[in-house]
Amino acid sequence: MYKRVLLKLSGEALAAGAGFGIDAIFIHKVAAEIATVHALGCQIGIVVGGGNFFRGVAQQAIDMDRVAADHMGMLSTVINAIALQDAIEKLGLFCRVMSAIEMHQVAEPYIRRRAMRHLEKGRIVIFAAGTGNPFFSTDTAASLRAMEIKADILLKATSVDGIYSADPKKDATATRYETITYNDILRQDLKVMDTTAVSLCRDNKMPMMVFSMREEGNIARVISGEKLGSLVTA
Ligand SMILES: Nc1ncnc2c1ncn2[C@@H]1O[C@H](COP(=O)(O)OP(=O)(O)OP(=O)(O)O)[C@@H](O)[C@H]1O
Ligand SMILES: O=c1ccn([C@@H]2O[C@H](COP(=O)(O)O)[C@@H](O)[C@H]2O)c(=O)[nH]1
Repeated sequence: MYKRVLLKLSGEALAAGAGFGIDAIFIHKVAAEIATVHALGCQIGIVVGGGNFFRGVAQQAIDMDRVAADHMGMLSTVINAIALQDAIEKLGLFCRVMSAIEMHQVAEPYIRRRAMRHLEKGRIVIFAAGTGNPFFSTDTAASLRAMEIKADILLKATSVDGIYSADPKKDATATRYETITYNDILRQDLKVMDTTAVSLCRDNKMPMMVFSMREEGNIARVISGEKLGSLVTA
């Protein structure tokens, strides 16, 4: 089993069947899976996306200034982080939200050394507000935080069950890779993750796994060391 992981949770997947917002039953299931592996001694940092509320590049932001839209996107990740913290704490675990955008009344500011201390003390840390900068994504934030906390692996839990030769939601003939290299993702321009996130992992030799969080038990399985979805290596 991994000793320390960075788990990237898809915001979009938190909406479950509803397509928007947070599915209350689903988020409690996710929290329970996290609690299961935490009980086995794994240190867990989480970056949560915001696609269930707002994305800077979404159609509804087409007439907006990109920076303003990205600020809205980052704030949407804070909503998800607070909801997840609440669900985790309901299970009796200690959990801290650290925000890359300062909002003292709501969350701690992100300070790397403090994050490390929380993890060492067995607290689950949720990194909110992405990188704090517009023009980035929460996948890039996940790559960055994975490196900063010296995670063993970056685990991307999303709405598809791995990396395909094309977007499986648009192309029924797409085939899934069990393993793939960073360079092949970049060369084939596969959109499962943005290029900044992929190249950051490649340049810093951070292994990455992409798997579906829609199937119950997958988060616990993957953190326990089971190989699901697609593994990305150098
Ligand atoms: N080659 C591909 N293989 C797998 N998925 C792909 C591929 N190309 C595009 N996708 C799409 O990538 C999406 C997953 O990444 P995306 O960044 O959009 O969402 P997320 O990170 O899971 O959600 P959020 O942004 O809400 O956190 C899936 O919805 C899938 O349809
Ligand atoms: O570092 C970051 C992270 C995110 N954003 C904005 O937030 C939304 C939601 O994040 P997803 O990764 O799409 O879930 C994103 O579309 C950006 O608009 C950001 O600006 N900087």
